[in-house]
Amino acid sequence: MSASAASQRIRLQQARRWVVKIGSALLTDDGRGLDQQAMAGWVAQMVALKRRGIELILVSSGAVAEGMVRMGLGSRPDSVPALQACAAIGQMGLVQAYESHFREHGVRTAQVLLTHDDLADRQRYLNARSTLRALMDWGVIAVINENDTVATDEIRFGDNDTLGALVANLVEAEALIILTDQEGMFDRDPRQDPDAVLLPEVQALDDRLLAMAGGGGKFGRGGMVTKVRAARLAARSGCATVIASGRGERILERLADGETLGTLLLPEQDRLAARKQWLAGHLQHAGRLVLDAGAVRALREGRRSLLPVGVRQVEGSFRRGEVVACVDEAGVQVAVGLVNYGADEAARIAGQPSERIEALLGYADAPELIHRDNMVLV
Ligand SMILES: Nc1ncnc2c1ncn2[C@@H]1O[C@H](COP(=O)(O)OP(=O)(O)O)[C@@H](O)[C@H]1O
Ligand SMILES: N[C@@H](CCC(=O)OP(=O)(O)O)C(=O)O
Repeated sequence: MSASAASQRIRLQQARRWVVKIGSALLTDDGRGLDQQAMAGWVAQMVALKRRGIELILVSSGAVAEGMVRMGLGSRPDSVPALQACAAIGQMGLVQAYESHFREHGVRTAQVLLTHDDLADRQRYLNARSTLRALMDWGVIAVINENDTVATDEIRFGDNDTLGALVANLVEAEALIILTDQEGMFDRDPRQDPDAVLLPEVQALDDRLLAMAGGGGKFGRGGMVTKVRAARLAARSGCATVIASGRGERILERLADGETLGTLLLPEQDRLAARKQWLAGHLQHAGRLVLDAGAVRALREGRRSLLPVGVRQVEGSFRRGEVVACVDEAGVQVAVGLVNYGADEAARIAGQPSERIEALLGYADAPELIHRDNMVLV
């Protein structure tokens, strides 16, 4: 479906923030219980990538499958409460295993349980984003799963692929790596048809993919359909997705080296263009920053970031990460952007040089109030 399979792999070599998603079938060796040896391998690779300066978040399934093993159940229960109970039981083993494997490398981990609803709610979305950013800043690996105790739709369907994509959108990841039990996406289900052909590179939004993707196996349930949908979702924030075999040797490191492995599902736009398009469509602003003439010029003519020194007034009660409008002193809109400081902090640093941020706030986040990558001129 594309002639330039190798060329786009450079995206992965350049990606600085990855979300890695590991499916149930793979993680539990098709339901035999947590595959500790395989887990140790993925963890070692993630640690190697982290040492190369890549920020990583892990989305891991396997709670239900592991809970089933612990309860001696041969097949996935039909009752939702039984599934939820299995997830609660299995999640203990899951995080315990990740904790100890990462600890061997001196890397800390954190458990984060989320539902799709959490990410649809603006406030909780921002809270989750701040937590994940703080964890990344501290170099701690977040191990994310669905909060199966309170969510029923997700567990019925069994799909962490979507969660992986939502997290990729949330943290603006450049790459979503979905590790599964197949080499990648084929033109039809390879379990059903041995003549199926692996697709090395496709456009995530190509509608033909949905017809080629089938359902999943006994333990993982989403199958290829949810992976394709996840890639489409991730593409919205300009994130590229790779579907690859978690059993492949040093798979993550080889992907980071740009090797042509698995299936690469490309977004139409890069991350910056996608973010700017999203911003441009974001008409509701949580507040306004009134800029002096010098700042207006720096934005309009110099395409620079907005520094606190150029802000005369802060209006509204916004939080870090929200969209605010930048206006000139006559109230004419100049730009919209994602602000790096909440309204109270912005008011305290307004008119001040960036070197003073730490002294004024007791900490310094970014030197700019709005980074130019997060800003669209109006
Ligand atoms: N076109 C396809 N290409 C590859 N795998 C496919 C395709 N269609 C369906 N599948 C199935 O999807 C399964 C992987 O999904 P799933 O069982 O949900 O695993 P996971 O737990 O990793 O999410 C594969 O084992 C395969 O049988
Ligand atoms: N959150 C649940 C279900 C997720 C699930 O099965 O997803 P997947 O294996 O990725 O298709 C679990 O951890 O078992």
